[in-house]
Amino acid sequence: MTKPLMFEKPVGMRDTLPPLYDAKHNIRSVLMNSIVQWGYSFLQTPALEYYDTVGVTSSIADHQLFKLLDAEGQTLVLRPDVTAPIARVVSSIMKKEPFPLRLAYDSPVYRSLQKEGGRPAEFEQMGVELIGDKTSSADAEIVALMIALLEEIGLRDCKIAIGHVGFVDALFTDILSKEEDVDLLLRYLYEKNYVGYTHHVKNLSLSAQNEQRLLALLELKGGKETLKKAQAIGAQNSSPLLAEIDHLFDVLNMYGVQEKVSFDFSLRSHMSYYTGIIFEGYTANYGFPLCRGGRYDHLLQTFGRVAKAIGFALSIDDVMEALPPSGIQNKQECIIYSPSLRREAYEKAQALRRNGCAVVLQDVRGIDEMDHFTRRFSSVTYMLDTHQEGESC
Ligand SMILES: N[C@@H](Cc1c[nH]c[nH+]1)C(=O)O
Repeated sequence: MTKPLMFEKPVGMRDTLPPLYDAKHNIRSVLMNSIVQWGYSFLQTPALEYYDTVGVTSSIADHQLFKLLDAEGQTLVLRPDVTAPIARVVSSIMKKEPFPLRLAYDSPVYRSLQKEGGRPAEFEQMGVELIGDKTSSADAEIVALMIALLEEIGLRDCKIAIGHVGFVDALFTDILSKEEDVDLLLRYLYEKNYVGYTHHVKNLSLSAQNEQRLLALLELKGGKETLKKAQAIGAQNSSPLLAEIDHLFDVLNMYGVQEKVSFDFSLRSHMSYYTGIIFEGYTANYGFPLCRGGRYDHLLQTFGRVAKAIGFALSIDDVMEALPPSGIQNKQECIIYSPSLRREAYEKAQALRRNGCAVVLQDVRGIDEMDHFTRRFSSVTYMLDTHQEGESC
């Protein structure tokens, strides 16, 4: 007996049906246009990469990687991130290209998730990387582009939170001696589990002052005044990075986006390649970040080309969820014809298509249920021969 076909999909995998696919397609083309207008060039990298290169450098936790073996027994991974593959390309095939490079991508990425998590394990990212430019102008361009893209697709109330991995590192190095405490507190920060963080800090045997400094980290959120509070926490060697952020804020003023930006020094990413500022973009009424990014000044070096870089990725799926329902209507027209009028019907369809219309050309004999079928279209033209001449289907 043959086994029944399986209709289930692997955990975290989704089908995208026509209405959502169309809506995504529209958003994607708006975003791509803007990215190209800012001078970025799109490229594509493969879905499969070697575990030893991209798998390791992408800094996604091992248990989240989809792994498989190639015919030679080498371990491959389904691309868990696109920043690391781009670092690979820029350090190899593009190694003669002078810096800075402005590159962009639109690709699905794969991260296996816990069953209960309910988040997709395959999701689409559109991102940009500005490689080989260490200036604060590059940082500001990336943040401003991120805001411009969110605004372009109608998310005018977007807000960007900016932090710096160096600040948290400096504070933790000052206070914590055990690596496991550092790891746990970092995890609480990137999971935004502030209750867990506070609880753990209170259970460490620290001086009252150090406990207060670690707890104060969670309050370091807001406008420019936050920089002074961060300074007051007194993490060693953090003055230059606070000055860097202060300067970035001034440069962002030039782009007119200052009011969209605030600081959050407790911000942390699960991706360990970040070395400087990191940021996340939000919109009201949607609880997940729509985009994330940051500076990663050492990643390219692991592929053999020294270059400082910064970039971000927008999660197309989160953007779609955050946007109000598009109300996209089906703009297809339909011509229903009898076989004797096929040529005329085809000519009419082609004329409409040349004018930019989407046209379904349908033999009347192939329709299951006329009413149901025609409801899909914005308009229907019937080209029917009243005395059917009985051509077989
Ligand atoms: N690759 C990062 C986003 C990013 C792009 N460039 C820098 N950071 C992510 O998947 O979250």
